[in-house]
Amino acid sequence: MSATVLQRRGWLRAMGLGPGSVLAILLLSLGGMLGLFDLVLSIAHITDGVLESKNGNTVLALMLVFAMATLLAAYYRHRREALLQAMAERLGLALRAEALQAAIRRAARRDLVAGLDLLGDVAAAQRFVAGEAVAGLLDLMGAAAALGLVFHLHAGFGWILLAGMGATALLGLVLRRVAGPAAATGEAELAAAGHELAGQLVHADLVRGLGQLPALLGRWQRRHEAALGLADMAAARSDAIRELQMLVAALTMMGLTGSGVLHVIEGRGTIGLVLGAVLLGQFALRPLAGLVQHFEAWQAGTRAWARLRRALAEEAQVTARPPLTEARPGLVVEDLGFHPVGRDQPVLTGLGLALAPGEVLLVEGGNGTGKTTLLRLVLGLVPPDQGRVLLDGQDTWFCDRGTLGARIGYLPQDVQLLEADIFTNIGRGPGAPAELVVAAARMAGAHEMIGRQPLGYQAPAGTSAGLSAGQRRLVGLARALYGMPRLLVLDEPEIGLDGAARQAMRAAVSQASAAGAVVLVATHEPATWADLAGHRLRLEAGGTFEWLAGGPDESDMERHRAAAG
Ligand SMILES: Nc1ncnc2c1ncn2[C@@H]1O[C@H](COP(=O)(O)OP(=O)(O)OP(=O)(O)O)[C@@H](O)[C@H]1O
Repeated sequence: MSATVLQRRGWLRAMGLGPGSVLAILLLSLGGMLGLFDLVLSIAHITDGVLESKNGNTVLALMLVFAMATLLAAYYRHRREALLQAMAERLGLALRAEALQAAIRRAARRDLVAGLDLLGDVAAAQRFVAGEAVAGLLDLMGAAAALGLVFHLHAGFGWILLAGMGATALLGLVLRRVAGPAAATGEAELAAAGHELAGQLVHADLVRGLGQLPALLGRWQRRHEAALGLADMAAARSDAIRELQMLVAALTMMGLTGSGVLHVIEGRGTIGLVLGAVLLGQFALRPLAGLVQHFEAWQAGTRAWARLRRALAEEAQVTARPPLTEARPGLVVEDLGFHPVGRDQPVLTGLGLALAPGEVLLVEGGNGTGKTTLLRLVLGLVPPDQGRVLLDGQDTWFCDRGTLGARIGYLPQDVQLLEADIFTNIGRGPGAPAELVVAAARMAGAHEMIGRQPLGYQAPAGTSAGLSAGQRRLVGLARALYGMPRLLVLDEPEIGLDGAARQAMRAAVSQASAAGAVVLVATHEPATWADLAGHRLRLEAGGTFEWLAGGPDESDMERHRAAAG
């Protein structure tokens, strides 16, 4: 298992925090407050002196100094916030690449929402680090120091303040209990409803063409309102507790002032002492009160952080395994099984096969019998529940995608082209050698069609581009053939192609096979491909299958098992 960036570097290092920066943040947090405390104590002493000397100028000077000290404290806070902001940005940089990888994996496992949530969680973790919640937590150090000073001034004041702080902390815990779960569910539901609505953009033609927008909006509104109901309930509870917290703060201040006045009347203390205790009391209560006030940010941040850590740790378990040198070359599928959660029947059970380089397998079967699922298992896009798939000895699930991806050609049933030009799509990214791109396009029978585009290879190919469905398929085939893959997987490739394009596709398959690629074709039209295929597998509902031609040579599979272990 390879460690996540958080495990490798630790979360402090991931935020670019060395001992020096931690110290700087602590000092900036403490520095601002301790400076103020010192001044508060001086004010207390001087006030008593002024009351005796009755010198108004001293009071004015004091107020001026206090204002300056407050400004200085604000400057410290500003510096600290800038530091926290920089940390948040570094954290985002460190996590984004891993989170994106994990999100893509999840989306490939048909869990698009979890993938989107993961990216949202990176942003939420960043907001959390840079926001009020972490700053409030840091200020708690200052609060403890202020409480200590109040105890130092007078133990009675200290106990009153401690009671106020304790009650505030207790309210925080109650808030977590009564509002936390509803807020969490509301937040998740709001996000899911938003994702659902945003997801419909992909189906713009359908939504507009069939006039489905009102129905979609209605459905979204119902989900959204239900989620808002939960969020409102949590907010109402939070508001009530916040009111209580403000009452506790007022009572604490009243307690300090009242008992202070009594002390003064009884001659056991001075006005300066009371002033000092009340000012320090306010400093001590503020951070705890802030944690209650910013409870939602605190909760959302910790939840996002926990989800992110869990997801990245889960993804870190999918690490590249070294290829088995003893395994036979080509494609080996061992005892493959897939049973999605929540379904009565498996999609596939106990499939074994071995295809040498150059061999072609046709995968047949009715709708929903698992053809696409088998291809996606072979490609390592979904983890098998049982068994494994080896391409030239490399496990296709536990692999380095960068390396394996370059050896694979895949034309999905629903052709997906990136929002880029044709050249970039075929070359699988910018900067591909032009001769390889053109060779792939020629092999796919797409070169002339591309030449007829106004911008040729530079013509845009994404969803918003003007390519027809068949033209998109040809570009997709050229991308699959780019770099002459070791494994070529075509999912119902003939759909929407005219006679000439089908001929070109057949020729491409036989050329790839002659060059040593293992080829898998899922099809509803076996007659188109049968003469090219040495093996024909028919999938049945419920995970069973039948070999119509070829199939695994049992003694061969046995030899492979013995060698590969
Ligand atoms: N991750 C998954 N979770 C739940 N169900 C899944 C998952 N992957 C596949 N299935 C189910 O497996 C079944 C087989 O789907 P698949 O797309 O493989 O069929 P197919 O043979 O390619 O169908 P068609 O010929 O219509 O394209 C479907 O009912 C699908 O819902």
